[in-house]
Amino acid sequence: MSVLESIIDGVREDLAAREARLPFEVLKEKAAKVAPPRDALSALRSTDVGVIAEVKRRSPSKGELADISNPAELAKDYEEAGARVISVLTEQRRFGGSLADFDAVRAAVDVPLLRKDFVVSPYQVHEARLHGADLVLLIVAALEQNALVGLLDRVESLGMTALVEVHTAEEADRALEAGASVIGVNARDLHTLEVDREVFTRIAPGLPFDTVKIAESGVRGPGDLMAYAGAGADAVLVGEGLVASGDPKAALTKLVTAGSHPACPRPSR
Ligand SMILES: O=P(O)(O)OC[C@@H](O)[C@@H](O)c1c[nH]c2ccccc12
Repeated sequence: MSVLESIIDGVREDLAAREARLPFEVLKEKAAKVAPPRDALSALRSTDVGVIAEVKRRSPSKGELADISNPAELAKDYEEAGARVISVLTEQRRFGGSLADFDAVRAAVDVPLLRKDFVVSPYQVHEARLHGADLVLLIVAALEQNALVGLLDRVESLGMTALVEVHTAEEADRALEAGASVIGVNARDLHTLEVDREVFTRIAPGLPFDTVKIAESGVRGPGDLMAYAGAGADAVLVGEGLVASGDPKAALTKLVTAGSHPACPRPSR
């Protein structure tokens, strides 16, 4: 079994437990009463190269990344440093995340929030909305095509934005066919967990010019952001490079400054 498959097994088990506590129909009704989502698409389509800053406690490849005692404080630092979007991991078993982390961040900041999880069921989409999410991650490698299409439509029908994650040109084709307007190219292979920044450089030029392109993983500093920008990134998604830096606010400020510097290549559209 691949890492991805075993993560999803755990996600399905945890999901079944939540569904037993709060039935889908009740969840849907509650989620419909939440304040409408923020316009994440416009936030991502800026002329500067933006940063999606992630609240990430641990990872399957590196183990513990940072002791985040107060995710709300971290998120406030991210917001003040100019994060375009904040991503919050809610997967518990491998990433140490939770919906409680998500709630704490939601209460603390006003920027659009991405629910970062392994979404395999409509339940998780409405659940994201109930907790105030504006974007939901959908991982192509984790989904059959019809499931991808169904989940993407559901995310959009609730007014949220889907960040559709790919790792190969074939997956990018599937994402486009499903109707994705925001595509994240993950430099980390979710089967082997290896990082190869060239993956973005290979795939991004093949995407339509009006697709919002996000480079995910492996950003350690401004140099990596500039390289991704040169290959056509609208934004970069950064976890470890911030949380494990010792000073996430300063690390993010450096990235945001680089992304708005006149010398930084801009996406053309
Ligand atoms: O910590 P990094 O290398 O900056 O990576 C962040 C982000 O790309 C990574 O957390 C990620 C990308 N896709 C995912 C899917 C599930 C869990 C995590 C991820």
